[in-house]
Amino acid sequence: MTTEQLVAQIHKKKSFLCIGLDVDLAKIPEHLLQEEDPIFAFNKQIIDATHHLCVAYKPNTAFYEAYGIKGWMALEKTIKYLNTNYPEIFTIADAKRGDIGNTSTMYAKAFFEDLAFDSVTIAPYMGKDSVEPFLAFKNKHTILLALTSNAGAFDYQTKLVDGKELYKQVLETSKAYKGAENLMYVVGATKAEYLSEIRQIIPESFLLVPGVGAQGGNLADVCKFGMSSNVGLLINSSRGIIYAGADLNFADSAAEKALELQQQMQIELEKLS
Ligand SMILES: O=c1ccn([C@@H]2O[C@H](COP(=O)(O)O)[C@@H](O)[C@H]2O)c(=O)[nH]1
Repeated sequence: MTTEQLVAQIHKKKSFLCIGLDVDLAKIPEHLLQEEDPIFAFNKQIIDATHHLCVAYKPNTAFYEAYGIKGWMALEKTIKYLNTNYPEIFTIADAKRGDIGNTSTMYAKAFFEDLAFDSVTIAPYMGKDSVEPFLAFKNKHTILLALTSNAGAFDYQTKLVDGKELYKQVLETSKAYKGAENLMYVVGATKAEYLSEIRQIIPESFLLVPGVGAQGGNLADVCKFGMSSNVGLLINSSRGIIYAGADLNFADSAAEKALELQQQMQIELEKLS
């Protein structure tokens, strides 16, 4: 999917919501455990109930890898279900990969070709030659970790390197990578006060913003400081939506939570026009 198509979907649905599909078998409704593939059964119902309220889904691969081959098969079924039934949805594999060049190419093939995700999250730590193999894929997006939502972000990301915070170095140097037009960045909702300065470095790039909901980030603050002229935001909520209810009506409860966020987003989008 191109960035223009993503922006068009945002305006059509009046939403820049990304729903995180972080499936934990200990948290899903008990009746689903009788299904042949409980993870996929859960995802399918969540997706069917919420797809009109969001523009993206983000399975975090850890939640699938944790269940071995069955988990990976559930991930494959989930992405196939999305691509077949809701091709207008932007898909994110939250896998946080990145390695030496030939290995990065294999990761890119796995997520962009085999699984056919639109994007994948990448750790920038190994530098240019670990990121550019992902950028070589046409109309696929590489989402670099810049300033993450967790407390440990302050261990390295805000430390000065050559007189500048490391996360700013990541933003500035990556802008010059080959294929940088398909770069997006992760910035945590819990770091909203950094967004004005981030926007000075990357005024129009899309930001994937996790940390609203369970981690306490505030949607209004993220929009105030992080929205660009083309919206430039995908705000993620995982647990806050998918575990809103634990009974037979869990998908309706998820849709109610998603609607609350979508309605706030609609108000923010109206301010832009
Ligand atoms: O800085 C980051 C990068 C990634 N994440 C991931 O996003 C979701 C957040 O889930 P919630 O349940 O809405 O808190 C999860 O998959 C994280 O691994 C992040 O939180 N922060």
